[in-house]
Order: sequence, then C-alpha cells, then structure tokens
Amino acid sequence: MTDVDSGAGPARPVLSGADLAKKYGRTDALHHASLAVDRGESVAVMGPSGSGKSTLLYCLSGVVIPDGGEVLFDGVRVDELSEARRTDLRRSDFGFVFQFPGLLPELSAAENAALPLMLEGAGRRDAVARAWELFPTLGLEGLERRRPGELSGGEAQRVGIARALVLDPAVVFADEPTGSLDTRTGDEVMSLLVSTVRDRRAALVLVTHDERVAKRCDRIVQVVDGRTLTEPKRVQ
Ligand SMILES: Nc1ncnc2c1ncn2[C@@H]1O[C@H](COP(=O)(O)OP(=O)(O)OP(=O)(O)O)[C@@H](O)[C@H]1O
Repeated sequence: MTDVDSGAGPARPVLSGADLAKKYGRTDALHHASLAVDRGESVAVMGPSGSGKSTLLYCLSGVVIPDGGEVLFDGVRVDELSEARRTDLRRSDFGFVFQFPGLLPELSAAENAALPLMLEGAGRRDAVARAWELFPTLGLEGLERRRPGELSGGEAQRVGIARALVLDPAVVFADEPTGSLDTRTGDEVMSLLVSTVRDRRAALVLVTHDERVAKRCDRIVQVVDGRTLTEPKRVQ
C-alpha cells in the first residue's frame, strides 16, 4: 500500500477526480463531476438511476477513461496511465465490493478471500493465513473453512469485503454493497465495512440508492444528470 500521508506539507486527498466528463455515444453520462476522498474517510455517492454514479466510480477507479478532467491517485494521473498500469493499480491499491460477492463455490471462504494475494504471486498457504487474519475483524471467525454455499448472504458479502481488503488497499470502491441483503443484515455489513476500512486508514467510495446506507458514511455526494452537486456537508 502506498502511504500518501507521510512526508511534510499539507495532507492531500488520497484520490480525487476533478471536472470529469464521459460520453457514451450521445449520452452525456458525466460532466463537471468532482469528488475527493481522504484516507480514513468514507464517501457515499447517491443519485437517481442513470445519473452517472457508476460511471463516476469507474472513472475514479481507472476502469473507464474519462473524456475530460483528471483523476489523481497518490499524485499519479490515473487517466493517463496505460491499460496495463491501470490494471496493476486496481489490483494492488484498490479494493472492490459489489452487490453480489461472486465467491467461487469450490473454494473455502478463506481461500476466496485470499484469491487477490494468490493472483499477486503469494503462495497458497501464506495467502490463506493472511486472509484468515481478517475474519475475526469482520465477524467471520469460525467460518474460514466453509464453502460459499454454506454461508448466509451477509456472511458471503463479508467474505467479499475480506477479499477486497486482503491486499491492504488505499481505496475501497463499493457498488451497492448491501443491495442484495435485508435491512438488518445490510446494516451489519455496512457497519463492518465502514469501520474496518476506517481502522485500516483506507478511503471508501460507495455508490448506493439507499439513504440509510449512505448515512453511515462521513459524507454524501449527490450526482444529478452527470454532475456532482457542490461538495456536501459532513454527515453529523
Ligand atoms: N457502457 C455504456 N454504454 C452506453 N451508455 C451507457 C454505458 N454505461 C452507462 N451508460 C449510460 O450513461 C448514463 C449513466 O449511467 P450510470 O450507469 O453511470 O448511472 P447510475 O447512476 O450508476 O445508474 P443506476 O443507479 O441505474 O445504476 C445512463 O444514461 C446510462 O444509460
């Protein structure tokens, strides 16, 4: 993990997107969209369907190259990197949590969480041991050997969160992470996601339709018709 907090000078956001624009054909998916997030901070991105939330998340995470504006991660222009460098960056510095965790059914919970480490070249035993360490933090102690089919929806999503955190990312992106869960389970998963990311001094950028989920974050950014509204007030 890169440490952007070290060194002299004022702290700068770990990740920022400024004046981002993206068109798909004739659709203006984003224009004048900006968002910055600090280490240890969580930001929820809200807005109507089709307003550009996912496009903003994809631009910030280097999945999509914006047509205009810039994305800075740790002082590096993400939008100017080659596809190979962006792929490396996503693997090593970013973690992703999706609506459905997409765990591999033939692997145990701990092996699933260890997959990013194995893809980085770590040996299976070491990788699983490191993933195992995350399980108590996420309320998953004792479930390390279970197959995904033996986990509840909330447990499986927490294994997905462990997988997103196992490489100690600087930024975690979450797209509707509680979208497939009932309200109570969603609340538990959100609490764990926000607190674990904060404790690890990572930043969280979370897209959601659910105000209850968004309120768990430090700030809410509204996206309307491809624009972010003025950087909003801090939630409580
Ligand atoms: N790959 C694509 N090709 C063409 N149009 C796209 C593509 N991706 C998104 N769009 C369009 O861009 C606009 C913004 O889409 P985006 O998915 O970012 O919105 P969203 O706010 O995340 O929506 P939702 O809440 O429904 O997931 C929409 O009009 C959408 O139809």
